[in-house]
Amino acid sequence: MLTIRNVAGGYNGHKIVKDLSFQVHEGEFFGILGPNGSGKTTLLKMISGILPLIEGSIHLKDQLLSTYPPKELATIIAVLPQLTGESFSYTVEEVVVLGRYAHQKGLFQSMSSEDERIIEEAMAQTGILSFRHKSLMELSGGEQQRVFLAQALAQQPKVLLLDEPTNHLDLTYQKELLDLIKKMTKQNRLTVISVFHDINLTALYCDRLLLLDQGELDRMGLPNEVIKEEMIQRVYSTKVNKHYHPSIPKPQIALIPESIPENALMILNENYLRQEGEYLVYESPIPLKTMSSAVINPGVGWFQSFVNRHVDKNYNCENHFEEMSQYLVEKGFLLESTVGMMTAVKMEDAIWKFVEGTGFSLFIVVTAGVGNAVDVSRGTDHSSNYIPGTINIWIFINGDLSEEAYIQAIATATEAKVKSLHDMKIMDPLTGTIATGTSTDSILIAATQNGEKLQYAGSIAPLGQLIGTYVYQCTKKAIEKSIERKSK
Ligand SMILES: Nc1ncnc2c1ncn2[C@@H]1O[C@H](COP(=O)(O)OP(=O)(O)OP(=O)(O)O)[C@@H](O)[C@H]1O
Repeated sequence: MLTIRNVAGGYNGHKIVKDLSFQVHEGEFFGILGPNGSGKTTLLKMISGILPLIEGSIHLKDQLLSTYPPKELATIIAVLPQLTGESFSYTVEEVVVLGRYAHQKGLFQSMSSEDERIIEEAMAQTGILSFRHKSLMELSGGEQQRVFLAQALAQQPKVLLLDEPTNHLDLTYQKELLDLIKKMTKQNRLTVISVFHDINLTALYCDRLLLLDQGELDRMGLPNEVIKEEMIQRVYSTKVNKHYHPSIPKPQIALIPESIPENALMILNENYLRQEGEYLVYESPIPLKTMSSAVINPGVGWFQSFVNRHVDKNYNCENHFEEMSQYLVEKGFLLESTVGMMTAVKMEDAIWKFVEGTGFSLFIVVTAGVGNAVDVSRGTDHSSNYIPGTINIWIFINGDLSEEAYIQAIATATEAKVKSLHDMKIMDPLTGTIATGTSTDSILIAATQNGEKLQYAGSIAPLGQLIGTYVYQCTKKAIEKSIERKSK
């Protein structure tokens, strides 16, 4: 649809944008990113034809952009400008009607019923029908933005140019506006080129991105190719983390505020562990980055309280999530910051151990009951009823774990647990074979994310070595204690 070749442009002969070449295809949502002053708006002005090129060429549908008569160009390209403070005394509807101007024909230009239908549709799509008779001045910034979008849509363009379209819009309208534009790229083959400041929104909606740095192309490609930690850090000179959106395969960027060290001398050890009747609680002075398979707050998050609660083996587990939530609230825990697990094991039989490595340390807590031990390779022989009576492993780490290390820590701890069951010849009562765990085991890795960077936690990495050795020992001791209690 658009071919930009070796263009340079700027003001008073001074080049702001330099030697840029790229193509934008029909129906594509193309995003332009870059720091303040990198030339994004200047580039957009060059594509819209407002700013003459100093060098290079822009072709729109195989024809040189500069050769289009202005009125014809206005039927093809619509521009949604960056919203400024200025508003005029037009009504909303009048502003939208202006969008049809380029399409009106003949000497006595007047609106056809088709024009009217298109205007109504544009106002309906942008949700502005209810204030069509209001003056633009009476509207909020977000409402004005939607009016200008309606004007651009009324133009029925083939190409829509947007300069920070979500400026002034609240979360709902950001999503609605971009959903609408995205739908139009898919259904109407509308080509959209948009300048963004919000890298995360750009990643969610754009098919391809161009990253500008000081007027030059730094990188162009799919969101995943452009939104890379090191690239964003270099171009924006700001420390960021890249992660993935929790429910769709798109990269996202998180800012890292300058950290003010808190509790730098704090060490996660047994000082923060206590037993309160039927539950064991670990209360960390700082939130810990946690990965767990707990009942309450499983998955990845930052939590401060960790509860392992004994329940009777006849506990009615049907609504265990709600029951456990209520239990924690009754005990005074804040659900938002608490991870909760259950077990039929008595808390008196918990085993814990603090161990130090070079530059890091860990505190392990294990409760283990093997009443419902299962040989994982014979899992299909078992019914899938939930029976409490589990091996719950907690590993608190004083260190800064990579994502890889979290997953490896889980694998290493699991291997250690399996090995302890194996060496103790714990049997799956149903199959008569050696068990590898119980049917409802849970695991938790929680780290301060301060101090030593711990990249790996596999069985022979320094962190993995300690996890392997001491989870094995703790699990064995915990099983012995629980068997001893049962035999009494
Ligand atoms: N009309 C103008 N006359 C002279 N210089 C200008 C003009 N408009 C912009 N510039 C300069 O061109 C450079 C790039 O500006 P531009 O608006 O294209 O950047 P941008 O990437 O869109 O920035 P922002 O993210 O702040 O909106 C800036 O240094 C700016 O001062």
